[in-house]
Amino acid sequence: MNIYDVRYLAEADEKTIERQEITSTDLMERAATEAFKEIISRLEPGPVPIKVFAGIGNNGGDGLVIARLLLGEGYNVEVFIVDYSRNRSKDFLINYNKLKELGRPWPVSIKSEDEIPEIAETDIVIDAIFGIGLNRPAEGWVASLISKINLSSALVIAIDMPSGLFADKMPKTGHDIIKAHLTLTFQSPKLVFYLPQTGSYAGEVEVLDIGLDQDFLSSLPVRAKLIDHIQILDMYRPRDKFSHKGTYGHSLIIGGSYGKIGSISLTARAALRSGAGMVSIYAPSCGYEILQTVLPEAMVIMDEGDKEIMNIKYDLKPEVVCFGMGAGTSGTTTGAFRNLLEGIKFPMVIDADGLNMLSKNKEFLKLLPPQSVLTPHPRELQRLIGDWEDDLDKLDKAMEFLNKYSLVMVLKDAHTIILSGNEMYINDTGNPGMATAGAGDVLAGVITAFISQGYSPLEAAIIGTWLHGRAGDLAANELSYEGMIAGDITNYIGKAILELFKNDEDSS
Ligand SMILES: NC(=O)C1=CN([C@@H]2O[C@H](COP(=O)(O)OP(=O)(O)OC[C@H]3O[C@@H](n4cnc5c(N)ncnc54)[C@H](OP(=O)(O)O)[C@@H]3O)[C@@H](O)[C@H]2O)[C@@H](O)CC1
Ligand SMILES: Nc1ncnc2c1ncn2[C@@H]1O[C@H](COP(=O)(O)OP(=O)(O)O)[C@@H](O)[C@H]1O
Ligand SMILES: [K+]
Repeated sequence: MNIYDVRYLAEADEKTIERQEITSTDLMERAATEAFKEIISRLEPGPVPIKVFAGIGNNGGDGLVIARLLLGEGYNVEVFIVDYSRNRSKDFLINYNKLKELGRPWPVSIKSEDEIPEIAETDIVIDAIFGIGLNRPAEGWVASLISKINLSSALVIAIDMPSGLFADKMPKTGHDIIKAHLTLTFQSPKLVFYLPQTGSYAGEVEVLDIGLDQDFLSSLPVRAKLIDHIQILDMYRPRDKFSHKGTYGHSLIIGGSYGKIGSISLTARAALRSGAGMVSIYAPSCGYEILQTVLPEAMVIMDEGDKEIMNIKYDLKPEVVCFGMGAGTSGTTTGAFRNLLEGIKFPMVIDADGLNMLSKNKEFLKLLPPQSVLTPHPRELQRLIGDWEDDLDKLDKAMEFLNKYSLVMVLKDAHTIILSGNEMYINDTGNPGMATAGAGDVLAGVITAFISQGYSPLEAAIIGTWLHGRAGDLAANELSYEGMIAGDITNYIGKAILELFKNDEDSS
């Protein structure tokens, strides 16, 4: 699903009105009706008090339409106009009058702090104060209202955007922003919903198709893509009946040190479970018996070092090499990594201590084969690219970095973001149960396996990240967030792949 800059969405709005020969009021009715349908699909009809807070722009107009439709269905609705300005939009006014025509209850206007109503824990709040038109932080009594809604423990449903959140820039500390449980957003998800700094304001995000002109939308520059099940299915290549293990490539996993042999076994096992034809592990010799015992499907090659890698030598021809998990960053291992980099001409996967070595030895970056995949978590990224001001600045700096060295970056987080060239892909699978040691080692193995099967490094990063998250979701369904461990993610990769072929909306 495409994510567009919001300024283009406003243009899409105008083009739709022109091309579909409708009025802006019709479009508002259409958008708000979609939101209304989503709301009632989640609510039992009944006496639960619904408080709609409507601003005076078009976001407020949406709120008024939703209130009118809910009242028509017999819901218990109170409408509060958040009267922060006299500049009421045309469609706000049209819908204000339509609401008044219904008779009581009359919308209540709020113009100051003491007019803010009590909000009970049992209320449902519909937040239609500001949408994509927010152009400065909320202040004064409007900020107090936002803060009061947040403190109320009521269920909060934001329309289009949580009010107070900018669609295209990061808030500063101290800004009051609605913390929604659910955000019903129109036509295109907004990038800020997926960034760690701002994502928690949106809560669960539901994107509502409001029928904006598709031709115009497809002519727009895409800011990012939210990876979905369909995209993964499109990328997936079925296996050939007459294939053999050589068809799906040989993955070489290099890493481990005394006390950290488990990390490479996690990576190698995940690679095997993700379709790699053959997997070899290269490790210090203290790992030999452990690895041969826990993973009989993998071949094991020993380094001359007992507790750490000293000098990487092998005489096989892998399709892909994954380096770094549990390797440590001693001078000797760093030297071995440098020699490895000098000898490899095809894209690699670099994780964990491999990334830390790159950070400490920036001259190694020039040795990385183009299109190599780097998989940093935020701290590893910070060591690689330095500090950033905010999450948007982080993305800009990461892009500049990867383009300088022609790399693919997998920025691991609650929503992992994959960057390549000027393209950005956002992952929407996964859960907090995956915040468990070794989950990243598993991801490195999944991505490695897809490269070994002939997928491009970018495709492997996208499909691998999505499946890893989906497998994590399936593991959590069976085991709980707390009860799952990294190896469980690996155990569910097969099911996550099978699920791709089910015609099941829930798996998207
Ligand atoms: N495009 C689409 O696809 C569709 C969009 N639709 C809906 O339209 C929404 C966008 O509506 P919008 O442009 O009228 O802006 P909105 O968010 O209501 O706020 C603007 C008002 O807020 C004001 N203002 C701003 N910041 C402020 C502050 N801190 N404190 C106080 N005031 C502040 C600003 O005032 P001014 O800057 O003029 O002082 C202006 O009056 C969009 O989110 C969606 O819900 C659908 O109906 C149809 C399809
Ligand atoms: N809250 C979360 N929601 C979704 N995915 C998560 C969450 N926390 C962690 N993950 C995923 O788990 C993996 C953790 O990787 P990493 O931090 O490298 O762990 P480790 O170093 O222990 O292997 C990443 O793929 C990350 O996206
Ligand atoms: K809103």
